[in-house]
Amino acid sequence: MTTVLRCDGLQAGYAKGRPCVRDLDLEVHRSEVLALLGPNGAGKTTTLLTLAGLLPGLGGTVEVDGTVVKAGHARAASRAGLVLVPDNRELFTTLTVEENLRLAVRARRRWTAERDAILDYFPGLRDRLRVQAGALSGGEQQMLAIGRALAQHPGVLLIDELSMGLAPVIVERLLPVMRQVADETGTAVILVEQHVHLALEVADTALVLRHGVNVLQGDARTLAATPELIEQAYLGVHDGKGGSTDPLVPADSVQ
Ligand SMILES: Nc1ncnc2c1ncn2[C@@H]1O[C@H](COP(=O)(O)OP(=O)(O)OP(=O)(O)O)[C@@H](O)[C@H]1O
Repeated sequence: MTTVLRCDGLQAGYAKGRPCVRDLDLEVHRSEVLALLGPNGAGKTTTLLTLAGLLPGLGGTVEVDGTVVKAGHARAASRAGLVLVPDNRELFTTLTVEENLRLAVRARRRWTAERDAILDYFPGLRDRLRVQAGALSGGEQQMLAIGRALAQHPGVLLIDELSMGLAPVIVERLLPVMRQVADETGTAVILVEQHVHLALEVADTALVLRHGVNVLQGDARTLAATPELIEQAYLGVHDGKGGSTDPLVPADSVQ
């Protein structure tokens, strides 16, 4: 298993000396889908924004493919392969689907091939290429946002609340595509998701943040089979088994 992303002691937040995510260690491998879970305000978005270089580094290190990525530099993060799909999708709403994709493709000469590779994952966009992004349905907008991120050939795709504003049936269709992308391209995916059981169905591993601290992590299938552990992690109830290792690590370090 090749490690793509490694974080050691990551501190993330909005003001120096006041991290809302503390001492986060992460190791994500090629083709791995990690579900980053936790209650509202746990620090999931803050973690993704920090990995994408959109918040200043407050401490700790981030490495992609063994190379340290300078904190707080979005361009450096993107060059290293950390690509964010934000929860508001940030599409160019007055440009067409095709224009949105075209802007994201770096290898201009291979534009048609790149576009077709993206459309293979999201065939529903094929008929919508000339439609303005602002006129798409929520699900189509999310497909375009993810497609645009894929055009950058991410090493690690950071997806914040894929399900935001979408009907569960659409989420059920989109999440397996993320699994397929990871399997076929080797891209690692960090998925912030409120639909816990849906996320665990496609993820390899999961980590629960609460009050900015990792309170539970482990194999996604094992966690899916023990929903009471997830519930306890969300509620801040721990069974005192901290320090155990694979496949689950109930972290009892949260006060
Ligand atoms: N722009 C900001 N400035 C200061 N604090 C912020 C800002 N955005 C978020 N926070 C705080 O950071 C903490 C973590 O928030 P974050 O949005 O990362 O949580 P989350 O787990 O993504 O929650 P949700 O599931 O509700 O989106 C919260 O205490 C929140 O109030």
